Amino acid sequence: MIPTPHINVAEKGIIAETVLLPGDPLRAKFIAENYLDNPVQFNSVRNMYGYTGTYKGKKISVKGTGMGMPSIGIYSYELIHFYGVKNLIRIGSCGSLQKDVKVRDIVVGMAACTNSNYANQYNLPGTFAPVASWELLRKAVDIAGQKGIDVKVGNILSSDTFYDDDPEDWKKWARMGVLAVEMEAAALYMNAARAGVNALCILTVSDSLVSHEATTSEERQNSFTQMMDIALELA
Ligand SMILES: O=P(O)(O)O[C@H]1O[C@H](CO)[C@@H](O)[C@H]1O
Ligand SMILES: O=c1cc[nH]c(=O)[nH]1
Repeated sequence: MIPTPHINVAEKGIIAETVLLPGDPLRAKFIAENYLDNPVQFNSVRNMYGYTGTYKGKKISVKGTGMGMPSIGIYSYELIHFYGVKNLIRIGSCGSLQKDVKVRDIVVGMAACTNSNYANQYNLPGTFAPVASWELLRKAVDIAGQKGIDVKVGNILSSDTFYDDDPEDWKKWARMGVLAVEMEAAALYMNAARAGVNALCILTVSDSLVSHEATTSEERQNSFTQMMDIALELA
């Protein structure tokens, strides 16, 4: 079934096997315009822009996913099952839950806790632990090391809520050593696990729930380039 309901591409090969997935479609546009050679826009359905180009000679795509697990669930499912995507690398923003994880630091999600019921669809006789692809994780950490970029690797939280009824709730996750909160990685990791493909989530800290420091929305859209430098090398 291509084109799919949410990606208007009629041929499989137009989308690369490795796709970078920012939540913000304008971050996808920024990456295509500033990093890719010969970028071609392949999707504009719902303004959830997608582009394919080359980076250092290797074919790579970048596509917005929107916010939240239902949204990345749809896009990652269609990319995997209809377009043959094998490596899905989320590049997002997150809120720090720890004092030593500072604004603009890079966090790599080794695993993703969640308060979502996304795993319910699998009818498992227990609780699933969504984890990153070891190969992508190892490669990303190696690339960061070669580039002299410090990354914090650990557990993250994928939350269904940005505005929590109890504004102190995050402290319970912080007590369990969770580094940062975002809203998509757990669903991405589950879709990838179910399909036997690779996923990784690389984040830049946009704000701190601990110190209340925050970046601007413009900075979230157009900067955070170290995270992009690492992700692009994964193609
Ligand atoms: O910057 P992105 O990738 O959208 O990620 C984070 O930002 C959004 C909330 O502002 C959520 O999607 C969250 O996961
Ligand atoms: O989901 C998110 C993303 C950035 N900052 C947060 O506090 N939460």
